[in-house]
Amino acid sequence: MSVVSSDLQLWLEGVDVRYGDVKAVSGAAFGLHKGEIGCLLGPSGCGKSTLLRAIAGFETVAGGSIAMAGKVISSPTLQLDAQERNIGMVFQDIALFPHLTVEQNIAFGLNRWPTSDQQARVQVLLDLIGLSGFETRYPNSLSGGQQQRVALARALAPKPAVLLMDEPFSGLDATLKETLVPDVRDILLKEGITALVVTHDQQEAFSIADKVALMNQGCIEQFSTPYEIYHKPETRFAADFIGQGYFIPATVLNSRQINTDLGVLDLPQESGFTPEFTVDLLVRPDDVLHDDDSPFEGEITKKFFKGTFFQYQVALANGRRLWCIASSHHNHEVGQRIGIRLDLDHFVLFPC
Ligand SMILES: Nc1ncnc2c1ncn2[C@@H]1O[C@H](COP(=O)(O)OP(=O)(O)OP(=O)(O)O)[C@@H](O)[C@H]1O
Repeated sequence: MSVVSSDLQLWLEGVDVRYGDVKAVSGAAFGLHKGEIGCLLGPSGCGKSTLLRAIAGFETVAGGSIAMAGKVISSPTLQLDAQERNIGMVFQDIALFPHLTVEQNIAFGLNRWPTSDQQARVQVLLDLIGLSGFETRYPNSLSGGQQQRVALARALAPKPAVLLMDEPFSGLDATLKETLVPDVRDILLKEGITALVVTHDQQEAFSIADKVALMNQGCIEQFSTPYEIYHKPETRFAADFIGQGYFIPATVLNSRQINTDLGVLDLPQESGFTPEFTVDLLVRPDDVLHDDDSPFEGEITKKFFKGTFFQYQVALANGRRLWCIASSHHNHEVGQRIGIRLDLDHFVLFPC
């Protein structure tokens, strides 16, 4: 088995995966340290599941390599069997064994362990997933969230080196997801396992992952922390896909100032663009605030009540429409004019 010099638990370098003539993944490269949780995020068909399946050993790679703990497990000339990769998997469709109890399900992969060790491991995991006392229950007597916790415990039981999770929350309702996703993150951190989760839901990605690999048409557009991917998107796709971002045109006045429909903005650092250059400024709804004292006004064209805040669509005099956030106390009607201002911490500019 070839060895690579890397202290990363999971390492991908230039990975290509093809289905015949279809290039499903092109040049994927990123790494996860031991205990880090990564996420493959992107729109439908961008290649997330294909890449996960290649790491699991269910697809061969046409180029590049995948390594675990410094050893290559996939390359065009080497394909370690899926069973020999020491990888655990959790799938969307849970797939617990219906005729086995909770403890038998969790112990399923431990048949080579001494019985006392199996029992001890099952107890540790039941405790970890908050289901102590459920040992003899059968899957059909558990809620969806409890079943997914048992599936997670079953995958963690043999202490795999890497855990792969393919859309593990997509079958669950929104309320359950809100509590289960952070719980699963806690469980993974307590186990200290390196994990890679596939999702198309950015809130889920941000809640569970230390690092996000944002995919588009088979390529990784950006690999960074959720904070960086949100505030410092490196490509237009990343800016657009994450956080309901949109662009407004701006003119560069000098190295530290730009002019927009909502006034002149001071940049915290030099933009790198020359004066009079036209750029696109990334704006998200929470960057545009309702402010009665602002000299800039717009007419409300759409209104959504979100509980703790309103999201308004506001049309400026020149016809441009912006999304704006206002406190839930500021209840205005469609057609009304309100003051708005830009409140940006991070300035993301792309050349037009
Ligand atoms: N078995 C296959 N044979 C041929 N093409 C495939 C096969 N599986 C996937 N593809 C194609 O490869 C590309 C990537 O598919 P993949 O399922 O990896 O995307 P995904 O990001 O996981 O999508 P989704 O979020 O919808 O599951 C798509 O264009 C898809 O049509």
